[in-house]
Amino acid sequence: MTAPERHVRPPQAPARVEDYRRTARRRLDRPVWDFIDGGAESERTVGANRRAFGRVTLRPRVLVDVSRCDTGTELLGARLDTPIGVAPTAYHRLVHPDGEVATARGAGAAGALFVVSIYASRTLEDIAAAAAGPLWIQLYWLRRRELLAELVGRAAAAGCRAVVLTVDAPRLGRRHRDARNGFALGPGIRAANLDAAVTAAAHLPAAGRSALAAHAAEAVDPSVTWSDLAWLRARSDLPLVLKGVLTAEDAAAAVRHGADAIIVSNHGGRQLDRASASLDALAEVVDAVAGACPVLLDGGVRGGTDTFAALALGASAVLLGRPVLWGLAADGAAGVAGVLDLATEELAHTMALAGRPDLASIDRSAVTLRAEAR
Ligand SMILES: Cc1cc2nc3c(=O)[nH]c(=O)nc-3n(C[C@H](O)[C@H](O)[C@H](O)COP(=O)(O)O)c2cc1C
Ligand SMILES: CCCCC(=O)C(=O)O
Repeated sequence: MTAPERHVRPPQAPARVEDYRRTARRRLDRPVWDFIDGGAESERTVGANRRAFGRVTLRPRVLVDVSRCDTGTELLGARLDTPIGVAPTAYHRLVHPDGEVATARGAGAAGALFVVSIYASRTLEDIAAAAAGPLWIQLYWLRRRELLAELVGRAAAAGCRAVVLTVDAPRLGRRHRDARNGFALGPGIRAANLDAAVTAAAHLPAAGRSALAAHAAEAVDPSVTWSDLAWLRARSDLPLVLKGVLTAEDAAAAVRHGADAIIVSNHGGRQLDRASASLDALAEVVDAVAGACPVLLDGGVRGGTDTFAALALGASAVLLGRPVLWGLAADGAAGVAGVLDLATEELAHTMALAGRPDLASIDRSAVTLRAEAR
């Protein structure tokens, strides 16, 4: 007698970016998961970033030749296979032993931009050696400015193509999960590109508070203003990108001060709670910039249709924060490439069904903004 035939399900490849989230959550210790997943205070802005995409509906055009859909683009002189890049996030070794070196490999495999955090847990030189795609370096304005000068010099020598200054974090947001967990860095994970003294406080656990917040209060200069940008400009020839702009007023100021690009961002809802959703702020920033420089967006982007919506509303590219860490935690470099490739494939698919075969054809007429999210 032969055994009845049974359908054996093959192991499931992730079908959506969110599938990596589940795997990462299973793999990571609770305090690390909370650090990644959490936001400031009520975490309303974390949710608002996602909900804003629910207000966008697409206006497809038909009988367009979509036999080839090209997701390629150029940003500050660099060719990219995809407008979906990696947002700067701190301490990748929290989720994978190879840290940012694996992230660089994954981003390179996907032909994507990788913005390396000032708090990278691998050296810039090791990251650059592993990178096949463009790198930008992100800075916070440290009180010890000489470290910034040194870092931008090293970044240029390592081949970074832009400096990103994050401007929405004069102090760290109140992240209740991290405070509750007394979150602190273990001894094996450190900011590999900074003098150890600068981040010493990030390693000192204390009940009821985040050691990272304590570190930021000590190390980050909250007095920096627009006029200080000239100091940074004088120390680097690299294009200067401002990350964390949410208003037309600041977008206009950024252009006046010669920003080479702007990233519309509320830091993934981790800084000012109740700040506008990134997607909601995009149109006013794009209007104020009026083509003077590229505008990027991060916050809540989880796939190809989200990306399509942001591009239609005027973004030149989008960055993924948490999803890249999910991919890295789940499967190292392959997981990072998996997340970026999946989102890029979804984008190409949306472009085909919406009748927009290249990024230039994804314009404002491709979307309608509804009052209510669906
Ligand atoms: C764990 C974590 C660490 C982060 N570290 C940094 C950082 O070092 N520098 C920075 O400018 N932004 C940092 N961010 C913010 C991201 O660059 C980005 O703005 C945000 O994650 C985008 O939202 P998303 O996570 O919904 O994609 C961090 C975000 C997360 C989740
Ligand atoms: C002091 C580390 C800050 C990293 C960061 O920007 C974040 O967690 O959002």
